[in-house]
Amino acid sequence: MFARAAIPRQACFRNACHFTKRFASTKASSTPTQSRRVALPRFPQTLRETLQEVIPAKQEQLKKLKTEHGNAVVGDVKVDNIIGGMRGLKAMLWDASVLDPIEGIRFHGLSIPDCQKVLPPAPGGKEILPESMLWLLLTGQVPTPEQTLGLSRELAEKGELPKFLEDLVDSFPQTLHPMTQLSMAVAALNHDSSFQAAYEKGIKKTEYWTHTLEDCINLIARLPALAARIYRNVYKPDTPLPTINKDLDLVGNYSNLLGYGDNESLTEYLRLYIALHGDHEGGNASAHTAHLVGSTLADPYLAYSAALSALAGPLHGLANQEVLRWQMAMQKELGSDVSLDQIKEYLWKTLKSGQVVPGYGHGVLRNPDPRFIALQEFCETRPELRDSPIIKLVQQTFQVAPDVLKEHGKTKNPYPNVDAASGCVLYHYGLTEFKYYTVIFGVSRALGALTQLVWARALGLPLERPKSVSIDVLQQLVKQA
Ligand SMILES: CC(=O)SCCNC(=O)CCNC(=O)[C@H](O)C(C)(C)COP(=O)(O)OP(=O)(O)OC[C@H]1O[C@@H](n2cnc3c(N)ncnc32)[C@H](O)[C@@H]1OP(=O)(O)O
Ligand SMILES: O=C([O-])CC(=O)C(=O)O
Repeated sequence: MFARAAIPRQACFRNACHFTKRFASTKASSTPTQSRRVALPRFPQTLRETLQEVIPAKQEQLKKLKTEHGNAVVGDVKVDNIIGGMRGLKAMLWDASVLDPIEGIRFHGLSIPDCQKVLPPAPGGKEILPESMLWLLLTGQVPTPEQTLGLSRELAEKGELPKFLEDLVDSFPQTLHPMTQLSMAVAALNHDSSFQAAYEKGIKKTEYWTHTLEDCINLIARLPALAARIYRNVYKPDTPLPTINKDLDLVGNYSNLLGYGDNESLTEYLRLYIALHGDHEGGNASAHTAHLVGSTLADPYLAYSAALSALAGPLHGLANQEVLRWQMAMQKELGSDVSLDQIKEYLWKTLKSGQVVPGYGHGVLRNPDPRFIALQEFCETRPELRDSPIIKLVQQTFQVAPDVLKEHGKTKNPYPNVDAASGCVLYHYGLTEFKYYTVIFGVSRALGALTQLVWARALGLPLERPKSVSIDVLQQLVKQA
């Protein structure tokens, strides 16, 4: 597959070089050691070589910040922050992405449209390859197509599941939610954790990140086979599962294992979906959970298993399943040809029954989620999606829901988040088992959450342990203030 070099990749390569140079020159000015290193670029550098090069500069930057400004005040804590789920509190370090309430997510400074321009797609494809997003998240640099290709191959080579895990997954009852299966199986993969084995032997702190990286790459590599096995067992028992094709990218293999390998549109959609859901700064529930659990030096498998449990909550990742369930119930009640007024009424009915409108609102965003916009734009590029009843319903809902939610007056953000759009394209292409949708999100979120684990170990970040207060203590603090 990768033998077919395509024109978009060459265009991308030019952009990639531009961005790599821009990033490299910024870093070159940080320390003399670093500038010596970037002056001698060796192409194609591997992911590990690139990380070895960028980590010392970041370590130095953080050390300097702590030494020179450790006592600087960058915000204050209100009673509302403590009671209100720490919303708005700047309280954790996360380098790979930053979320602006209006503009949305930026990955190492690159917006979604920037990423769509510069991150290498699959040969012959247009959408961002999750491997190139992973490279950007981990290193802060845009990979060349050759580097992306190398990473794809490494992931494919490491993609098969150990036999004990296949047996474990095959023993789960079909009725067990796919997310529970995923979380349990990911935890069990720590059987082969390089970090855990090395820690037991007794390694230096400076060596933590390399073993963590090995576990993270192995886990990301195995997620497609694991997630596809869960799908097969729950929805298509007795269907044979193909083996990993070493010439395919991560999502090419995932799509193939799911049984959709011949659907290029769905495969491209999955590439975009998985690249875009990869990271959403550090405070979201799944990423934060991985960070918290990882800060105990639990290995990446345990940390990510915990993150998946957080993702499985309906206010977080499970919302993409809930959106589909809610839109299908609307379609069942109102029929497929509905008016905007009918949708408004249905929205009010949902709100009056005390339920949330799934796919709307956000803990940080105060504008339509740019990931939602990017997925909508994907739909506009495919004629078959323009006429899809379920996609039309999502778009019609977007036309009226913000005003209804504004009038309802509770949510701080009446606009759609990514979950409002993500499931309907899967549904259109025949992947209709919506209880499975959050598993796809789980394959994706590993990119960002595991990146952070590598960096937390490289930077020597400590055990996370915030101070809690009781209601009485909080009242005393208010009096003293
Ligand atoms: C990938 C992701 O995780 S994106 C988020 C996916 N989740 C969803 O789509 C579920 C629906 N949305 C929600 O429940 C919320 O908007 C959340 C959980 C995403 C954010 O929660 P918060 O930051 O607490 O939102 P906010 O401060 O606006 O909440 C204020 C009130 O509005 C309500 N509200 C928020 N969003 C909605 C909504 N979509 N429908 C109805 N009510 C809502 C809250 O429940 C809360 O009510 P309360 O005062 O009775 O407790
Ligand atoms: O940022 C959040 O809190 C939720 C979200 O959109 C994500 O994790 O992708």
